[in-house]
Amino acid sequence: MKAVLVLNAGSSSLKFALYPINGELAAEPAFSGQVEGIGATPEITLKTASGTRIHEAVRTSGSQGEQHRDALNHVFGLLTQHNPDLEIVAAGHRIVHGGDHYSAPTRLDEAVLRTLDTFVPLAPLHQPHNLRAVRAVATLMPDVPQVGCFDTAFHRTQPAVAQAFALPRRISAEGVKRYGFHGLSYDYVARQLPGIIGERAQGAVVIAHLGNGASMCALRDGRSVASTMGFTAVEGLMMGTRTGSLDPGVMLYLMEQKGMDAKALTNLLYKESGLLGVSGISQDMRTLLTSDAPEAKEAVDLFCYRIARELGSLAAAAGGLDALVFTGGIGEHAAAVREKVAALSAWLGVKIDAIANADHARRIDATGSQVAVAVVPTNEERMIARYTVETLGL
Ligand SMILES: Nc1ncnc2c1ncn2[C@@H]1O[C@H](COP(=O)(O)OP(=O)(O)O)[C@@H](O)[C@H]1O
Ligand SMILES: CC(=O)OP(=O)(O)O
Ligand SMILES: [Mg+2]
Repeated sequence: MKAVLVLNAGSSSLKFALYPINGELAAEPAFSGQVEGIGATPEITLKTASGTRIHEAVRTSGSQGEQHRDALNHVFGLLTQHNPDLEIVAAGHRIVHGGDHYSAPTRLDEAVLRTLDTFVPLAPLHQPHNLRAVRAVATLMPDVPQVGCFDTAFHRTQPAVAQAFALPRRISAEGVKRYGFHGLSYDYVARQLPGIIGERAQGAVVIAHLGNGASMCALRDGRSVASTMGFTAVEGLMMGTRTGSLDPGVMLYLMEQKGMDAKALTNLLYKESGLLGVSGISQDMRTLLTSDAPEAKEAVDLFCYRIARELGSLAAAAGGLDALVFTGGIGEHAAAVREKVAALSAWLGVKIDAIANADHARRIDATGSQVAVAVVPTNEERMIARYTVETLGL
């Protein structure tokens, strides 16, 4: 089987897929799966061409980085074990940060990788794992061409005002600006929308990508006009372990009064905060939604409140609100989160249907809702496969 290999390393997950290519790219992968729970107890779920589902633990321990590396090796083992006639013709990767350099999918070589290495401090939970996967493929299959697909690229259509920080020009000129992330997900979901909400897809749309990392994007005519994430993937919404937007004065206070250095602050902002920090229980939304602890409820309430606050801001950027769309692990599966966000957004004309919401239906707006509300499962892997084929002219 000739196939395009897709690797998508998220902060808590490693998703992978083999898309057969025989003249044209298959619509569905022949083999796919994901390692979830990286940073805690990683488990792999995979689906083979015959439809068999396999679920097993990934043997690993140690830091998030070590767990990502073990997860990748485990995936490589399974690829060959389950696909004896496999011929990988190209590999496509999600690369979280493309900085000012890359605004479109790009063929990867050592020079490009060295530039991408410089963005590691801007995406410490992602970039190292993304680049490790590229180098692992280069070592294992040196002749296979590789393409990087950037989370930041989709947002390059934003007006300058949406990308600007109120910083002195000399700092902005160095590329310190708002980039936005989860672009592959927004790209995929935006392409599905006309089939789900019709003409409204061209209007003022806000997509909420709620996973372990979470952000929202305002679109007009299917293109990004604003997003909650900025220079790094820590701005904006509260996330699994990330703070989201924080008064910068808090950081000055922690440095000056508590003696915290950059490393300690990085840990605090990226790994110890968010749902995990506020609940003191877990970063996993499933665990929090089934917990009776008041701290779990407080964490979920804050998560939803922040989404509703940002929705107001993004509606301002988009010039209205014709549609609200939920995606990502939480957006697709947590009906309780969608319900709370909708209740807080009633003033914008958002009204959802309780039964459709509980069923995770594609359309969940109630009759009479001024805003179309949709649940669209994202598929970053499909987007990566497509971009890889287009970039290489396969
Ligand atoms: N059935 C579910 N109900 C509630 N939350 C869920 C469900 N399934 C997954 N999630 C949540 O989705 C999040 C992971 O989302 P995902 O988009 O896969 O993560 P990543 O950002 O690592 O790609 C976790 O918080 C997980 O608890
Ligand atoms: C950019 C980002 O936060 O990605 P993820 O949701 O996969 O962690
Ligand atoms: Mg993700």
